[in-house]
Amino acid sequence: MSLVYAVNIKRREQCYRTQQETQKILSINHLHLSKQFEHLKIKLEVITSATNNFADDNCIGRGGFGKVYKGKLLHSKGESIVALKRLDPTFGQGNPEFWKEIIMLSLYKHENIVSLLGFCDEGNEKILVYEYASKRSLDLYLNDDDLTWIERLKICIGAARGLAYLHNPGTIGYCDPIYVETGLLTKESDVHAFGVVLFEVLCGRLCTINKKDIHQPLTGLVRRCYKEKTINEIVFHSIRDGIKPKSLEAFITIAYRCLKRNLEDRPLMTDVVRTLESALDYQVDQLNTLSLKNDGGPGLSTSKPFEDDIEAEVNSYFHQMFSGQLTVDAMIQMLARYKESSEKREQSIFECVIANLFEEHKFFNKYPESQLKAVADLFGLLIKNKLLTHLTLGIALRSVLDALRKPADSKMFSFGTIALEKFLERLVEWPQYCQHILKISHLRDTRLELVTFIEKELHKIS
Ligand SMILES: Nc1ncnc2c1ncn2[C@@H]1O[C@H](COP(=O)(O)OP(=O)(O)OP(=O)(O)O)[C@@H](O)[C@H]1O
Repeated sequence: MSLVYAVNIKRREQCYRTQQETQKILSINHLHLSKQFEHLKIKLEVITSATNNFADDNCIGRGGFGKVYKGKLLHSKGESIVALKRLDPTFGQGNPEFWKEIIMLSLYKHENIVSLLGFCDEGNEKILVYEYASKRSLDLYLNDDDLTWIERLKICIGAARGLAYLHNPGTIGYCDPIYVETGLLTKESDVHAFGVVLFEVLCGRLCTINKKDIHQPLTGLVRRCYKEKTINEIVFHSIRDGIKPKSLEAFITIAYRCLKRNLEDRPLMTDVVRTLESALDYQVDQLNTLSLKNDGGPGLSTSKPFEDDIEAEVNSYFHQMFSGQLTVDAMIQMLARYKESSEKREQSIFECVIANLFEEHKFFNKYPESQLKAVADLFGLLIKNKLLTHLTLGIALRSVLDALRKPADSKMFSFGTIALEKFLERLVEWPQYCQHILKISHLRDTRLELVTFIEKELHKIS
């Protein structure tokens, strides 16, 4: 359901261009574009037959382009159910928007953006053919009592990722100066529109009002409540009590920044994605977050691609640590400095070390003993020194637990015990986690002192 939204919010605010600008784009690009996207063309007769000549029964919605129909037809990728948007010139969105949609969606594909399967440009008809999003549009679910806060956050994250993707390779990659000049691709207005969507999701209602509607327009209401610190009162009733305060705070802060009147004050979509991910992270218990990830959930991956020089520097630190030139303690001190550094490069090095460590985790059982000890110490000390937070902490704790569950004579068990010894003093912070550890019978059999220590610590807080 986020798919339809992710794409459509782009258009909502783009009513500011002048007639002149539109004409300029049209005259220069039309023929050229038509040839370039020849392979996506679908004949009008195919479309009229699929929609039973645009029968009302097949109409599934209406938006800024005009009516949307459902139908089954053969396109470049085979036969499937599709959504067809029939451009209605009287609606205001014309040729440039039509071509922009074709250009953007055929060049840039992303799992959170609905795919364009083809188009028709014959006579007076302009029709866009999309994959059919079986869950339709997010607005249908806004005031659904069953849509939980976590589900809402995941939808927002998916849509934000799609939009962030379009903002990065999309506009830079194609970079038609005419589009950029005329403001047809304005990232900041997308961000504003996305902020509105975020508040719609939070408040369980659309931003707009119609004559019958008793609501005030959402943005005005949000601004007032934000200033008066009463946003809680407009949060949708079914989710209000379940949202953890930090999750709500992260969500509102970023959503409100999207609505800033000053364009420069609005965040980049990549910041929006990151903050929404932390909002989810605050909401979900860390170990649960992990199991979602393992279940092929929403892809809460912590690893990001890093520049080659960052990777090279990080590799050299690992190399030095494994060869003994750099002690694990020195590595930890350096990482603690880098984590808090105001320099972006140093922060990236910190993130890259953590990402590499997690990626390497599956190969630890192949490591020679001395290297395995070094990474186990590093793991344990990262946890002890609070250098991992939220999701990464959850992943590290889970890795240690999984390792402890391996047979007592295995390399991974030894990795688990070495790491655990390093952060024993923090264990009481996670009583549930302790219970999982205490259930490992071979740990009791082989390392009774660790088990006794944990039991005593738990006893103190009970
Ligand atoms: N790919 C699709 N799959 C399923 N339903 C769709 C699809 N695209 C659109 N729809 C349905 O048609 C409706 C209208 O969609 P459309 O994208 O034209 O406009 P919108 O999202 O309401 O806003 P706007 O065009 O003004 O940005 C949607 O609300 C949705 O219910």
